[in-house]
Amino acid sequence: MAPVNNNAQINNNESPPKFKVTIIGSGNWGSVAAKLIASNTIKLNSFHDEVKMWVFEETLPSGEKLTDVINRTNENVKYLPGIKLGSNVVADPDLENSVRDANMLVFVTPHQFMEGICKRLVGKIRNDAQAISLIKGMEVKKEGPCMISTLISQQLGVNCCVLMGANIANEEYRDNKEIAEKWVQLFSTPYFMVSPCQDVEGVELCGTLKNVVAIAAGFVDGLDMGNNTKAAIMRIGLKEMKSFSKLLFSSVKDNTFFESCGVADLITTCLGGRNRKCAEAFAKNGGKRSFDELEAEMLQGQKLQGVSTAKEVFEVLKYKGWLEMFPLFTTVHEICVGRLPPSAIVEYSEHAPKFPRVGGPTAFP
Ligand SMILES: NC(=O)c1ccc[n+]([C@@H]2O[C@H](COP(=O)([O-])OP(=O)(O)OC[C@H]3O[C@@H](n4cnc5c(N)ncnc54)[C@H](O)[C@@H]3O)[C@@H](O)[C@H]2O)c1
Ligand SMILES: O=P(O)(O)OC[C@H](O)CO
Repeated sequence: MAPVNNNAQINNNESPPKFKVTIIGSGNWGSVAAKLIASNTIKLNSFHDEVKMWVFEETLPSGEKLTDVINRTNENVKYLPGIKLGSNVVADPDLENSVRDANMLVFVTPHQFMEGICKRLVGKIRNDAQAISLIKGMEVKKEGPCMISTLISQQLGVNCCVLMGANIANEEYRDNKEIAEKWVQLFSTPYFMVSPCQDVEGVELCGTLKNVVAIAAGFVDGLDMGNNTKAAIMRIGLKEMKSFSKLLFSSVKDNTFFESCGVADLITTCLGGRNRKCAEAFAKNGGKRSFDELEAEMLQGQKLQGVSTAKEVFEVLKYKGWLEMFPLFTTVHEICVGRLPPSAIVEYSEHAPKFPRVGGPTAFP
C-alpha cells in the first residue's frame, strides 16, 4: 500500500468546483431533457443537484402561472403532463436570472425564438459557460444560412455542441473530447443512449431538414397514398437532406446520415411526429386550413418546426440557384404557402414541369 501523504489528503478534500446546469426552454422536449438531466445531476458528484429550467411564462386556464404550477407539482402540466420532472428541477420565468450561476447551458426552444433569446443573454452568462443545443432548425441571414449552434456560439461567445437523434437513441456531437464526456454524462440514462461524434454541421442539418421531409410524409398520409409512396418520399427526402448538407458544408460526412440523428430520426418523425400529424390534417383539408390554425388547434401551444424550416430552406435554394436540384424541399414549401395543392407532392411534373416525378430521375448527386 502506498504511504499516506497528509498534505495530499488535505488537498484532495478540497472538492473541485461543481457544474451547474440551466435548461433554456420548457416545452415537450425541454421538459424531457430536464427530467433526464435532473436524474443524473442528483447522482453525479461533479454536478450541483439543482437544475434550473427557464419557462416562457404563461397563464393557465386555471388562472395560475405555469412556473408556479411546475414548482408546486413538479410537473409541466401543459407540455409534459403526467410526468414528474424530479424535485431538483426549479422553474424560473426570468431568463437572465435562470442562467446567472450556470456553466452548462442546455438550449431547447423552438428555433424561431432563439435569435431574441440570444440577444437577451448577451453579457448575462458566466465566462466559463459551455452550451449545447437540442434545437432543430436554422436561421437564414443575408450572408447565408446560420445553424442555431452557430448563432449561440457567435452571439454569446461560447462553445456550443449539439445533441440530435431519434427520441430513444440520441447522439451528441462536438469536437472537444473532455467537454463531450461531460455532456454525455449529463444526458445518458439506461433508456437514453448518447454517444459523441464530430460532424456538428451534419448532425444539426439532419435534425433540421428531416422536419421538412416529415411535412411531405404527412401530406402523403393525408392523401391516403399508402406506404410505398411514403417510403419513396422519405427516400428522396433523405437524398435531398444529404445533398443540401454537403453542398452547404463539404465537411459533412455520409455516415452521419446512417446515425440516429439521420435515418432513424427521419423515420421516427415521418411516422409519429407533430410535423407529420399537422401536415396530414392540412392535406385532408385540401390546404384550406392554414398550418398556423392547425398548429394552434392540434398542438395546444407546442410548435411546428417543419413549415418555417421549409421556407428557410427555400430561401437558401432560391438565393443559391439550386431550386431545381431539390424538388421535394421546394414543393413542400410551395404547398405550405398555398401555391401548389397537397397532391403536388407526388405530381411535380404536372404542376411544375421542371421538377422530376417522385421515383423518377433526380437532378441531385
Ligand atoms: N418534442 C420532441 O419530441 C423533440 C425531440 C427532439 C428535438 N426537439 C426540438 O426541441 C426544440 C424545442 O421543442 P419542444 O418540443 O421542447 O417545444 P414545444 O413545441 O413542445 O413547446 C413550445 C415551447 O415554446 C415556448 N414559447 C412559446 N412562445 C415563445 C416565445 N415567444 N419565446 C420563447 N419561447 C416560447 C412555449 O412556452 C413552449 O415551451 C425544437 O427545436 C424541436 O425541434 C423536439
Ligand atoms: O414531433 P416533431 O415532428 O417536431 O419531431 C420531434 C423530434 O424532432 C423527433 O426526434
